[in-house]
Amino acid sequence: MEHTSISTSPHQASAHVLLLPLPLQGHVAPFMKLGHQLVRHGSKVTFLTTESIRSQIEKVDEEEEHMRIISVPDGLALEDDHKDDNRLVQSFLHVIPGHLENLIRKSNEDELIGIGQITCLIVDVVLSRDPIEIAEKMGLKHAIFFPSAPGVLALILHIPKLIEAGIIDADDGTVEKNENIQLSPNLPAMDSADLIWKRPGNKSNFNQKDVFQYLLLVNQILKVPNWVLCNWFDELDPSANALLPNIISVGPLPAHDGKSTGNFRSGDLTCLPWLDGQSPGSVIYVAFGSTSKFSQQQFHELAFGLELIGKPFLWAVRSDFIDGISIEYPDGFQDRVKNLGKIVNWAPQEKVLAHPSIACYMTHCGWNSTMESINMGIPMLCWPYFGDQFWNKSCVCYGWKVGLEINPDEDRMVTRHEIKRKVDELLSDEGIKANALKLKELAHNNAYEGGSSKNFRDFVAQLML
Ligand SMILES: O=c1ccn([C@@H]2O[C@H](COP(=O)(O)OP(=O)(O)O[C@H]3O[C@H](CO)[C@@H](O)[C@H](O)[C@H]3O)[C@@H](O)[C@H]2O)c(=O)[nH]1
Repeated sequence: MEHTSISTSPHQASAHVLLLPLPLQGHVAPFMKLGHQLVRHGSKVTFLTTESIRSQIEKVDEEEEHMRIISVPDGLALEDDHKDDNRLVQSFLHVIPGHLENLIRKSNEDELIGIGQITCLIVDVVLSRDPIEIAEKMGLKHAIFFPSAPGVLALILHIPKLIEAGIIDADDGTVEKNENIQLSPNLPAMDSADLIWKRPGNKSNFNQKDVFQYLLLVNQILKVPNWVLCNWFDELDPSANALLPNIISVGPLPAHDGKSTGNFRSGDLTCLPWLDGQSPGSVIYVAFGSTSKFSQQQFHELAFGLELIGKPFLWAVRSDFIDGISIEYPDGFQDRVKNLGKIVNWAPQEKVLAHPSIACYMTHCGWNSTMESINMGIPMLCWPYFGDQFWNKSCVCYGWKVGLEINPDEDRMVTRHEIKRKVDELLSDEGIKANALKLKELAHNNAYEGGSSKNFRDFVAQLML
């Protein structure tokens, strides 16, 4: 679909939006898409992130005429581990209010040449408490952008009730009474084992209490009446608006000129000609986002599984994908699969999912990847790792019925035979394929003409008042 620029009427002053995402890949990328959409709708955008992320973001994000990226220190000392997401987020939460106030004041005083006065702040949910107070104090419009599914936000809002009902512990969210939580009549109940703070991921830097405490903070922030933008479209759950009255669905956020934006790594483009050489609907795409990690043993089992399936595969293997050690494939694996598979460090994912050779996507169910897959009509094999991914998996498999799940019980290894069985089952399920194509159509309608794109135009018009 062609991307046209949407002009504003000449008497409308353009809004200048400051975007402030959490300094993590799964947040920076959708905020960048939001930024490009705002520019297409006639706004100016300043994108605020850390110095280290700014240096990693692909050049494509700086080419936009009305978008500029500004960076501030993340607050960590040189000798600190900047890859420790937990410490990074804690530190950024601490330092960002000071930087933000300074930046808005300078933009008001026109000290930052060429930036011009900032008129609106759109901030990531988890960061939002202090920045929203600052925006209010300095007379800026403000909105929250939530880069996951609204059901997740509804659950967060529901936390006090769960504590009151004795279902979870108030300190770290440990489940005290096993009950399914039905937030929406249209989507599956949330299993208490899958509550988003319950599985911080094997050996990840996050722990359950930290995640739960962030979410409690988010809960307090969301009492502030506001616009809450979500990368989502209404047909995914028509009752989401009732769960969250101030939600505005603006998804799926389209890729900017078909390119992935806000990526910390460059996508390996050599996989595209390789995909061109494969038959339509034949390739299994395997990628687990930016944070999931496998044990060495599980990684080997997945490699054996792909070999056993015997179909072409494209596998994105980040250098930090295995817990604590460098990547080691099973003996002779790369040789044996050289005519079958292509392995890259980081795939140009949106281009890959849009390629006609892709048959299915083995995914961790990060929200961005889930929406990208829905947008391309690709059936998913869900292998969640932590947080919201378990809820996303339930929606994919049991709500929209566009995928199947691999259940990664933390104490159990998923075997090569199970992987093969699930992939075979997915590829032969015509119902799932048809559902995925229906959802794709709805997604495209929302992105380019229907509900979400109208919501976006209305939102931007309000920013310009
Ligand atoms: O080889 C790859 C792998 C990923 N991506 C992109 O990276 C992004 C990954 O985002 P997501 O699928 O959301 O996964 P995470 O990076 O793991 O995202 C974190 O943030 C998300 C948004 O809050 C949550 O839904 C996830 O659970 C959380 O892990 C997507 O845009 C992908 O297109 C690539 O371009 N190439």
